[in-house]
Amino acid sequence: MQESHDFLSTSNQSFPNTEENSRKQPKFCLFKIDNNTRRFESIRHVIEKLGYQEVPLHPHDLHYDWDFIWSFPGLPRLKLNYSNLKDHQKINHIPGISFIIQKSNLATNTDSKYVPKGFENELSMQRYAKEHPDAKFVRKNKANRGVSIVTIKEMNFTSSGKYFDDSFAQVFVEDPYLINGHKFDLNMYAGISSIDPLRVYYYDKTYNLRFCEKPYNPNNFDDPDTYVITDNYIPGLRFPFIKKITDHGYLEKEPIQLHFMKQGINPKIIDDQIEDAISTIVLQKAPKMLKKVEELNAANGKYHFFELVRFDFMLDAKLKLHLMEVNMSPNLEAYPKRRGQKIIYENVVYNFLNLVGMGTTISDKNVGQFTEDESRFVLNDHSISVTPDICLNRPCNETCDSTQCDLCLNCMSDSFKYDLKLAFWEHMNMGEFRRVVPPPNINLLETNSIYWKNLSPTNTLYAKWLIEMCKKNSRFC
Ligand SMILES: Nc1ncnc2c1ncn2[C@@H]1O[C@H](COP(=O)(O)OP(=O)(O)OP(=O)(O)O)[C@@H](O)[C@H]1O
Repeated sequence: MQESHDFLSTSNQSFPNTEENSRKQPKFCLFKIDNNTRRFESIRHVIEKLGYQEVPLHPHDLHYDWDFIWSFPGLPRLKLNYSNLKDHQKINHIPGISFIIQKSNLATNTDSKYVPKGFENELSMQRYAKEHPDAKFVRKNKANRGVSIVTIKEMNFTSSGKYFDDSFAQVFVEDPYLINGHKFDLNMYAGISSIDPLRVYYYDKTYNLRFCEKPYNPNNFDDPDTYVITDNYIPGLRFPFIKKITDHGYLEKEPIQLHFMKQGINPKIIDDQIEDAISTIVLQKAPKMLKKVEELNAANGKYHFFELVRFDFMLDAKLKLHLMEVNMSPNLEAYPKRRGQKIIYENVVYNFLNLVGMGTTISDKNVGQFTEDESRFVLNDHSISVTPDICLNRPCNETCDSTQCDLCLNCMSDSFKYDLKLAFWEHMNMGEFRRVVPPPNINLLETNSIYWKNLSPTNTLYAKWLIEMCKKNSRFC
C-alpha cells in the first residue's frame, strides 16, 4: 500500500497542478456485460448532474481514461490491471465483497443469528433435519433468482453428497410477519467506504418494501407467489396499506412505524436489528476482504474501492429480522414497475456518492483530484488533531514510543492520517446515511464489547480517535 498521501490531492504525475487541469471535467464509465442499461438509470442521472462526463467502457476494449467506474458485475469480470490505476481513480466494488454477496457463501459460511442456516452438502442438511424434524427448507439458485420449498428428497444430490445443480438449501423461515395477509421483504441500502479501518453506513431514511403478490398460506406452498418475492411482487408504494400513507408525502418507513406504534410496539426494535445485522456481518467478513484487497496490489491500495449493497431482510411474527441475501450494485431501475421509487433511488445514489467523496463542488473534481492548495482549505490537520493534553507533554512531545502517543499527529503514519481525514470527510458528508461501523454514537461505541473484541490495531485506534473527536466536536458524539 502507498504510505504517503497528500489528502485530497492527486499525484503530480497524473494531474499536474495547472489551470488547465483544474478545469478538466471528470469522466465516469458504466461497465456492464449485457444490454440492460435501465438498472443504471438513477446512477447515470445523478453522476451526470454531479458534473461527470460519461465515456464508454466495453469488456473487449478496456481503457484507463476515467475517474470513476460504476460496474455491474463485480471486479473479476472487469479484468482491469489494477497496478495501472492513478491514485484518484475509484471503482464501486471492494475485492472480496463476494464473501457477503454470494448467497451460498453468506448462508453457509456466516456465523450470524440473522442468517438462516444454509447447506451445500447432503450430510449437513440431513443432520440438521434430524435435530429439527419440523424444519422446512428452500432450494436457492446460487447465481440467479429462484426460491422454492423442497424436501431433502427433492434436492438433487450427486453420489459424493454435493448438490447436482448450481443451488444450495436453506432453512425456511416460517411464520412471517404479515401485513394485510401478505408476506413482505424489507430492503436496506448500505455503503462500505473503507475496509481498513472499516467504515460502513446505511441509508436509514426509509425501507424499500416488496410484498408477495398473493396472501400467505401456511398450509399450502404450491404457489411461490404466496411466499417468495418473485417478479410478480407488489412494490411497497403500490400496496394499498402503504400507499394510503405514502400518497401524503411520506416514505415507506412511516406506515410500518405507525403500524407498530398502534400496537404498542417501539419501531426501534426493527432499526436496532438492522444496524446490528449489517455491522456484525460486515465486521465478520472484513478481514477476508482486506486480504483480497491486498492481494490485488492496486496502485493506491485500498483507496480505489467502495461498495453500495442492498441487504434484503424479512421479519417473522415475533419481529425477529432474518437476512435473505445481500445484492451487489443493487437494481435501481425505476421503471416501469417502481415508478415512485426514482426519487428515492436518486437520493440514495446522491447521498452515497457525496459520502465517498465523488460529489464535491470544487472545479467539478472528485476528492482525489483537488490540488494541494485546494486540499489545504477543504480539510487539514487541525480537523483531526486530538488529545493536546497528551501530545504536548512528556513523553509524547519527545518520543512516540508509548502507545498513549498513537493519536498524536507527529506519531501517526501518513497513511493513517489520511484515513482519519477521509473518516472526517465522510462524517461531515453523511447526509441521509447513518454510520453503523464503528457503532453510530459514542455511548454505543464505548460500551459495545462485542465490537471491540477482535478488532485489528487500525480499527482500535480509529475507534479511540472517534471517542476523542467527540470531546472536541459534538457532531462526533
Ligand atoms: N430462507 C428463507 N425463508 C423464508 N423465505 C425466504 C427464504 N429465502 C428466500 N425467501 C423468500 O424469497 C424471497 C427472495 O429470496 P432471495 O432474496 O434470497 O432470492 P432472489 O431470488 O435472489 O430474490 P431478489 O434478488 O429479488 O431479492 C425473499 O424475499 C423471501 O421472501
